[in-house]
Amino acid sequence: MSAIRTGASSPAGQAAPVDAPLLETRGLCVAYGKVEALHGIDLAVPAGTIVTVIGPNGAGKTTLLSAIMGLLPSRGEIRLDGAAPRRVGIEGMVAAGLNLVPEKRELFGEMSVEDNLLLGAFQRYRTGHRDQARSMEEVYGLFPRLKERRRQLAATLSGGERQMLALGRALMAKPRLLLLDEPSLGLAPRIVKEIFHIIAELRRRGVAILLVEQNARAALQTADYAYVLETGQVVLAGPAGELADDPRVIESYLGLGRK
Ligand SMILES: Nc1ncnc2c1ncn2[C@@H]1O[C@H](COP(=O)(O)OP(=O)(O)OP(=O)(O)O)[C@@H](O)[C@H]1O
Repeated sequence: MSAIRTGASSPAGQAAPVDAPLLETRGLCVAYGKVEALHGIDLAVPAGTIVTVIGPNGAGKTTLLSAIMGLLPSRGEIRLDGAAPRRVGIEGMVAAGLNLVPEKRELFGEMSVEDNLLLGAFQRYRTGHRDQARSMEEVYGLFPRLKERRRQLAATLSGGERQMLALGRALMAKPRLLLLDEPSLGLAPRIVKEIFHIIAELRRRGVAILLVEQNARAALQTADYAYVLETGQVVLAGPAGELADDPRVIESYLGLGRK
């Protein structure tokens, strides 16, 4: 049995296992009306790692992220640092250090790049707080292109710039865990490479990432651990490198000529 420490960093202030992952789901189920979309998902994201969930359209990937973020009702357990979250719902999850970058980016098109970024920080800092300015400089350091376009309206950005802004906005809240829903969707290969480079850099800076992707190749190359989700169930899980060599994954998600 693993050792127990008194959980100073446990959200509920309860004792938590020393090696408890940052995020864990146990038997997570989500239904839309009478139709169940997720059937008992067990998943873990250790601190500072990239975990990816790959799978076909309609497998339940977006549903999984929404349920973890408290945007959808669910059954089963969601644990943070080995304990139940102190507060439920989206505010509780943001307060605990989780942040979601949704597939549709959901920017405020009529607002500038900089104002979109400031909105990302408002739950964390008072307006004008010096750490807010520091966060902004960090985001601009990661995305110099956003700095060049700080006064441009978000609606006029290219697809890649919009994704960078969505990521930057989430980073303004200084998350411990970022939930990314299809960050490469609709982007040119060069921009996809750039986005995955940033994702790896965020891990280097200590941010854990739960990455939902249809670009299985890039996701498995970048992640530490991977889950394959099909029709609401985990059908395969393992270190990302091992899954990339699994014949079932190659056949269904990577195709021929992988190397
Ligand atoms: N609001 C909703 N109402 C009813 N059913 C829904 C709703 N949202 C999703 N579903 C259904 O739940 C299942 C999982 O959908 P989800 O969007 O989570 O899959 P996904 O893996 O993210 O797919 P994609 O890769 O196409 O985005 C699908 O059968 C979908 O039709």
